[in-house]
Amino acid sequence: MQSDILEVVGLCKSFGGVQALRDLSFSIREGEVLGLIGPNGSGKSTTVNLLSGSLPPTGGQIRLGGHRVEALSQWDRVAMGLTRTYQTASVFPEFTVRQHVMLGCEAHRKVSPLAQAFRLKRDKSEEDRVQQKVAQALKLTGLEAEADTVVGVLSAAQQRFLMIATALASNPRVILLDEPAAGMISHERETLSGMIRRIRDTGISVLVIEHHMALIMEVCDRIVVLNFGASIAQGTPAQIRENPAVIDAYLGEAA
Ligand SMILES: Nc1ncnc2c1ncn2[C@@H]1O[C@H](COP(=O)(O)OP(=O)(O)OP(=O)(O)O)[C@@H](O)[C@H]1O
Repeated sequence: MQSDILEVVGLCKSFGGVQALRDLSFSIREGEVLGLIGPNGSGKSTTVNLLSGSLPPTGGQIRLGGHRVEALSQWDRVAMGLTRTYQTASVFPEFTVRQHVMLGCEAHRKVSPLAQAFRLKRDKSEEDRVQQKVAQALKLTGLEAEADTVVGVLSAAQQRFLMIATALASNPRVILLDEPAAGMISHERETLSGMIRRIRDTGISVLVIEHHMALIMEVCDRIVVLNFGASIAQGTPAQIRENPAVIDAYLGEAA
């Protein structure tokens, strides 16, 4: 039985009078892909924003490897192994792919990313470690052949893969993917599915928010379903697909 790497306990978030999350609890096991699905406005992005430290919770706990992190900064969480990607690809277009991925290594070291991207003050063993990490991230995301390509000329899907590669270079134990398939066409989604499975197979846990149900059902080991900020079901894809409350709240419209 795998142990839990990330535990969410009684998480709450209010925006003024809007209760975006209500007493949400779930956990992610080591080396599993967990899907987070639900209708628009059900609280998926808010959950990722609270887990990553982009927003503070109103209440509840977030534990990474048994340590409470809900009061820590986003950078401290990255250094502890909790990283994320964003819904919109946000990249530095003038960097090469390799330089861009290196930024992720620096996020882990908590050193000025821009200074380190231009290779200031790295000793030989540190340089080797960075190159190894970058090579692994490029391999996992299928971007090896593009290592020396300028980011600005990549396709939209490749830029999304680059965000994943950059996040992987921070040496995560858990990676949060916020709508990674947005705007992708069929063969790009297939590439993404394979990538998510390869990441999982290295022992990294993956939380995926996604509206594309075929991708979620194919790639996830377990799924948490949100509705109005609360969990209405948790289980395997087969269990979720058959759950009447989920069909009623979401899958009826998404399928
Ligand atoms: N910064 C904010 N200020 C006020 N209300 C917010 C804010 N962010 C989210 N909300 C509200 O919180 C609720 C949950 O929103 P959230 O974006 O987390 O949902 P979601 O499931 O990610 O939706 P979508 O699938 O459309 O991205 C919604 O009612 C939303 O309007």
